[in-house]
This record gives sequence, structure tokens and C-alpha cells, in this order.
Amino acid sequence: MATNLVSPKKVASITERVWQSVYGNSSSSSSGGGGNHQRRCSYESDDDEYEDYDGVGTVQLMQMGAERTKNVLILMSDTGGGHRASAEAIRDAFSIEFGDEYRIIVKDVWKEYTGWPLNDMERSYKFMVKHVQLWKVAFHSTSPRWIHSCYLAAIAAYYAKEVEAGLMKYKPDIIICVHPLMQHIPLWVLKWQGLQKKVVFVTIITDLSSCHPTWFHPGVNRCYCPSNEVAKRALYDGLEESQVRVFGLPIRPSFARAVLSKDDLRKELEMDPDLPAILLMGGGEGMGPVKETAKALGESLYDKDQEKPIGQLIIICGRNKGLTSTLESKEWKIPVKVRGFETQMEKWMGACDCIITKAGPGTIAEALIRGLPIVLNDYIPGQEKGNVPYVVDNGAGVFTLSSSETARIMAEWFSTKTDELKRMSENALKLAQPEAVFDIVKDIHELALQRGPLANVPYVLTSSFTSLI
Ligand SMILES: CCCCCCCC/C=C\CCCCCCCC(=O)OC[C@H](CO[C@@H]1O[C@H](CO)[C@H](O)[C@H](O)[C@H]1O)OC(=O)CCCCCCC/C=C\CCCCCCCC
Ligand SMILES: O=c1ccn([C@@H]2O[C@H](COP(=O)(O)OP(=O)(O)O)[C@@H](O)[C@H]2O)c(=O)[nH]1
Repeated sequence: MATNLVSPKKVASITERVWQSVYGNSSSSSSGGGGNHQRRCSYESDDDEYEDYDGVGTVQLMQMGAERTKNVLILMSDTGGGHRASAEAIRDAFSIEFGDEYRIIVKDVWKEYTGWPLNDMERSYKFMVKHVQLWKVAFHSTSPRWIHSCYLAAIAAYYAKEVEAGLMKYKPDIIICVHPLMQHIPLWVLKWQGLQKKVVFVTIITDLSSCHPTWFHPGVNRCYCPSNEVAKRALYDGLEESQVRVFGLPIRPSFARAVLSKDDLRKELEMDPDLPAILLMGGGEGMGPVKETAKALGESLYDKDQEKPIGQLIIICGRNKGLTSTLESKEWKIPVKVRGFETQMEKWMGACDCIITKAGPGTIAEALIRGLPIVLNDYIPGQEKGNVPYVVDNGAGVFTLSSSETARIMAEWFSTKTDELKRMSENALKLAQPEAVFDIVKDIHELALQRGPLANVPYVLTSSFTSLI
């Protein structure tokens, strides 16, 4: 008797298990829901409708051999505003370049699936950067690889199952990570699941210069660096040249493709059409000396002799509600607009003549695209420190921690030093990389095309491999 032949009964039982993992236990499971998934538009917001994800498995099985919509999971966290801005930039660029070929999901998987401290990083980060010495110690003391690896391994041991569930829910073909602490655990999960050959995993670094070493993970398929300096550090930290690409920081396509003129924007935003305009902000959280700087500008932009303003001020406070209400309640001698979190930053930047901001990489890269000379009035120690020389040494702006100095510079730029303003604007445009986001998504698309046959095997089968074999 041929004992090595698989009996029909056994074949039936494997088929049955695949069938069950596709359709669940109920034989009456319909594939209609899957059809809906297939027709659904290409990207989902954070509050998406992925609760019925088994439907995607159904679609995948039906689509074997045919081109199917690929799932792209972007991992981010709202620690600052820059990670979300980059995630949204990538999402929009995928949609512009590839339409419905990709279904994009932007998620903080930590927040949804894990517990403390991973699910509370936003608050912890906010607390630490408010007590800036604390952040400085945490940033630098966790820089050595052996230290952060120990921390992350301990956290992985605790939360790996939860992260695995979070990832598997979205059945990603591609995972894009725009946060330094969201690579290690997902990469371990992919390894355990034997999914490294199926899922493309890339990291997009959102810091322009002095970034934390946790960004450089040798297990990624690609590491997109925003500058040559970051690329050098990546190579030094053990990544291969074939893994590293330098295209620039991904900025929302609305910045690159903006068509409205300054005059039209000022009309739309109800600004003074003639007075030079300053945009004052402090990242997504409204951090830094925004209040002090606004007060100083309120004085320096008012010509006491002629009793009229020489400039106007737009203050964007982001999610800092306290700052918004304090500044709203103040009396101003010059035209001032105080705004909370704005979703159309490209318009406000397009309507202004220069910007005052802390050294956030997202804001800097956006301002460069709009050709705005930059006054940097603060930086977060560690990851933002290197952004200061990046701007100043390239002649796109100046740095000062003093609010009165900032106010003096502004008054000069609008009166005796207009040539300096113009020169800095030209330098800013030279440094800008508006096409970076498109270059990155095209490269990811190429990577996905290069994947072997396993990439086209439906998730329901690959993730069942371990239990089937
Ligand atoms: C032996 C000495 C031990 C000292 C005590 C250390 C305690 C560890 C506590 C905290 C960990 C600190 C982590 C530092 C890593 C930072 C990596 C990094 O740069 O992350 C950046 C983001 C913020 O994003 C930046 O925002 C900028 C603007 O605001 C800008 O946009 C820029 O582009 C962005 O990169 O930082 C974070 O997200 C840090 C979140 C920290 C939350 C801390 C939660 C509590 C602790 C543990 C959970 C996390 C895992 C610890 C892993 C430690 C390994 C580094
Ligand atoms: O009201 C606001 C304030 C900020 N931002 C965006 O938030 C990001 C801030 O990122 P950055 O890296 O400058 O600083 P962070 O907020 O991460 O500290 C930039 O893309 C801003 O355009 C925004 O969309 N609306």
C-alpha cells in the first residue's frame, strides 16, 4: 500500500480548512460582500469600514490570476503633525498616479490594538516635548542600538499578538511606515508569519537631518531618505545602498500642484490684498514661542509715525486650543487672523510672503515649495536640531530664539531689506522637492511589481500556510 499518497479524505480536509478560512464556518457565506469591497473606492480614512474584512479574502480568491486592487497600509502616529501629513501625502499621490489600483489605509495600529504605553504615544510625546529636558534625555539615551532594541524587544514580546491582529485585519500587500517606532514589531510579525516575500515593507523617514537611529531598520525593502545627509547616516547604520533612496520629504500633492495666484488666495481667505503677510505657526500642536512672537510682531508691524500697519499676520495655532483662545481675545493694531487646525495649509502658505515657525520638517519642506523665506524660532532637541543648519546654511532663512529679534527681522524684510527677502525666497525654491512624493510612490509601485509569485497568492492562503503544512 502506498503510504506516502495523501488520501482523498485528507485532501478534503485541507480543502475544507482553506474553504473555512475563506468563507468562515457557514457554508452559506455569500461572496456578495466581497464584490462590494472590490468596487469600493480606493482609499479609506481612519474611521473606515474594514470591520468585515473577510470579504476581502473572498475577493482575493475570486481574483486569482486577475489584477486585483492592492492593499497599502500606512503606519503612522499623531506624535506631532508631520507623520500624518506625510501619510496623507503618500495616500493622495497613490490615488493621483494609480487610481483604484491601490486601496490605501492610514492607521495608527498601536492605538487601536495595543495597550499602554504604545496606545498613548501622542500624549506621552506631548508631555515629553513640553518638558524639553526630559525629551532630550529620552532621545539621546535611547540612541544606541542595543538600548532601543532591548526596549522594543520587550514591548514586542508583550504586544506582538495584538500588532499581528492589527496588521492582518488589513491584509496589506504593502506596508509603508512613516514613524520610527512602528517598524520593528511589524517586521518581526512578518518574519514569524513567513510573509516577508509577500508583503513589501518600506520606511519613509520624515526628519530632514538629525533623526533618531530607530529610523534605520536593516529589514526594510526600501528606506526613503529626505536628504543626502540622512542617507549617509542610514548607510553608516548598516543599510545597503540598494535599500536606500533619496527623493525628498513627501509633501501633500496639493502643494506641488497648487494653481491659485496669491491675489486670488488672499481674496478667498479674506486677507488684506496689499499688505505683506507673515504666517506664524508651531507645527500641528502649536508649539514654540507663538504667543510671544505674535505680541512682538503686533508692535513692530505698526508704524507709529504714520499710524498705520506695515504688515499683516496670520497665526495658525494647530491643535493648541488654549493658544487659539488667548490670541483671539487680544486687541491688535495690525490686521491679524487667528486660526486653529487648518486643513488647507497650501492656501495659507500661498497667500503669505514669509513664515515664522519652529523647525518642524514638514512645515519647512512645505514652505520651501511655496518659496517662503523662513524664520526658525525654536526646535525640538534631537530630531529637529539639524533642520536649523539645513535652512540657514542653504540661505533659505534665519534662526533666532528671541521674539523681539524675530519682530525686528520682519520689519526690516518689509522695509529696508526687501532684496534679502527675495533672495531667500529664490533659495527656498531651489531647495524645494515638490515631486518627491510622486517619485516615492512610483518607486514603491515598481517594488511591488518586482515581487515574486507569492505576492499574488491570496492572503487567506499564505497566512494559512503555517497551519496547513
Ligand atoms: C537607559 C536610559 C533610559 C532612559 C529612559 C528612556 C525611556 C524611554 C521613554 C521614551 C522613549 C523615547 C523614544 C525616543 C525615540 C524617538 C524616536 C523619534 O525620533 O521619534 C520621533 C517621534 C516624534 O516625531 C517627530 O516629531 C517631530 C515634530 O514634533 C517631527 O515631525 C519629526 O519629523 C518626527 O520624527 O517621537 C515619538 O513618537 C516618540 C514617542 C515616545 C513615546 C514614549 C512612550 C512611552 C514609552 C515607551 C513606548 C515606546 C517604545 C519605547 C521604545 C524606546 C526605543 C527608542
Ligand atoms: O493647522 C495646522 C498645523 C499644521 N499642519 C501641518 O502639520 C505638519 C507639521 O509637521 P512638522 O513636521 O512641521 O511639525 P510637527 O507638528 O510634527 O511637530 C505640517 O505638514 C503642517 O502643514 C496642518 O496641516 N494644519
